[in-house]
Amino acid sequence: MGKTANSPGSGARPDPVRSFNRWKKKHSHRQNKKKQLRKQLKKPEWQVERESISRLMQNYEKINVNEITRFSDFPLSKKTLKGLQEAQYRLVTEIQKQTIGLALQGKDVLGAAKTGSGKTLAFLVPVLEALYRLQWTSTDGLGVLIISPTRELAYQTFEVLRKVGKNHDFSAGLIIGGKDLKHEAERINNINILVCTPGRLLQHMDETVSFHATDLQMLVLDEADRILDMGFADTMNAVIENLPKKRQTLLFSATQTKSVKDLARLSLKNPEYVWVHEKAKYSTPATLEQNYIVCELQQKISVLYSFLRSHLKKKSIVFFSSCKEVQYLYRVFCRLRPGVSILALHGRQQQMRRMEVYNEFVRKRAAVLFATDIAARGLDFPAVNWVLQFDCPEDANTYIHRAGRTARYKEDGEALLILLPSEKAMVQQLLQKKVPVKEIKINPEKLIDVQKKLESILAQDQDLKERAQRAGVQWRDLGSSQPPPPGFR
Ligand SMILES: Nc1ncnc2c1ncn2[C@@H]1O[C@H](COP(=O)(O)OP(=O)(O)OP(=O)(O)O)[C@@H](O)[C@H]1O
Repeated sequence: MGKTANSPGSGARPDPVRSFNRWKKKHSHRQNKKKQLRKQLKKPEWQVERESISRLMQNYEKINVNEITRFSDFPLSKKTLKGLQEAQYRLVTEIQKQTIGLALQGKDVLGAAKTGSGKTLAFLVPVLEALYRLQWTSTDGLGVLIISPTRELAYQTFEVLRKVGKNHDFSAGLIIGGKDLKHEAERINNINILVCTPGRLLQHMDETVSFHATDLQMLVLDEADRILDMGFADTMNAVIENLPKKRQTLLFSATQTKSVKDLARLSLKNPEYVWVHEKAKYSTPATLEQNYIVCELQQKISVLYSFLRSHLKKKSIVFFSSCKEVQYLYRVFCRLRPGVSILALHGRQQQMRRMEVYNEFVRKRAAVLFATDIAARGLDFPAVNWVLQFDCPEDANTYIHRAGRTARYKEDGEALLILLPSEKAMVQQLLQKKVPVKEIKINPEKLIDVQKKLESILAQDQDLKERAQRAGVQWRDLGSSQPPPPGFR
């Protein structure tokens, strides 16, 4: 192609009129920007914020789920986006993609998705945005209530809230019991976002004169089915009666039961029902490998010991059915010394100890946590390789939540369920709930029999022997006439 008159290398000088016009355009653009900035600077901060809020809100109706892959694709405040980015959250998960937009639009949402799929941020992001939109300040009182079934889950949610909401100015508080009610009562009035357990909340509603929720904007029920299973149905009804009718409600869980539908009827208005894995082949994460073994009662402790011996470098959680059993077997295993550090978490511990154990297990790379079902729901311990269910769970939903403490977000994990011959019916329940469990056999060559060792430990340790009896464990040689406790049926 030949050169044109003004093309580089043609030797001709650039047209001075065109150059001047170009400069003039750029100059006036710069001046305009400066003028705008000066104008903005003159405006009070709240007004600048109000304008950016109204721009965000105009975009709410335009949210197209199919075009969302990142948090920044949602019309979110800079403060929330910065918090998310600083915590390394950029791409959205499916439940976040499908529910955040609906919640921003002010709809009530009933969200269900597999364990470890990111439900916490699916409600925390709308929580932050709801108060940001209203330019809520610490003097405005309680704006959002988040109810969790257990203290540990409430604590964990509170920590995530602090992390992603750190650029906002609202105050957040954790009210979970185990602390002085008076001390909590003094602080409760200055809290904008309250994360709490149901019993403690009701106690404040009843006893703390200054506590009121008249301006509440949003209610979040996390793991709602568990809140109800734990016998809090009446408490929840009483709490909901104390809340203003005009509010937004979000309800999340990995499993839904009929009682949740009852609660939803009571607390949600024309909810959007989002069940992202409804059509999935399995109800548990695809990266979770699940097996079960059937063994005799007398073999159980040897099976657990052998398992721990062959997984010394792993992080595992072992679920038991009662606090007494955890207390007893924790002591037994500390004496048996399998070679990996063992921690215990159950509801009979002091609150401080519960928190210490929780944080210690979060930090450890290899360890075993003996726990009751207080650790079954929602807890997000990093990098757990194995979940063992030493006792048959109450039902398939409990199984799903326990096993879901591993294989979270995009990680792998393995789950092993130990069943007595009389408990084999659980397998059918699990298969019906779309849980793919396979039977594996105990390898007799790998089984280390610790029965003799256990007998000698018990013979030397009267306290432990009494604990065994209290736990109702029927050992052949203890000759106990008590009926076996749950889990040793
Ligand atoms: N968008 C995201 N990007 C990266 N990691 C994420 C994202 N969302 C959540 N996660 C991480 O995934 C893990 C599981 O999230 P979360 O605890 O919210 O799951 P969940 O669905 O509530 O699980 P459960 O049903 O067991 O309560 C957490 O470690 C969290 O930090």
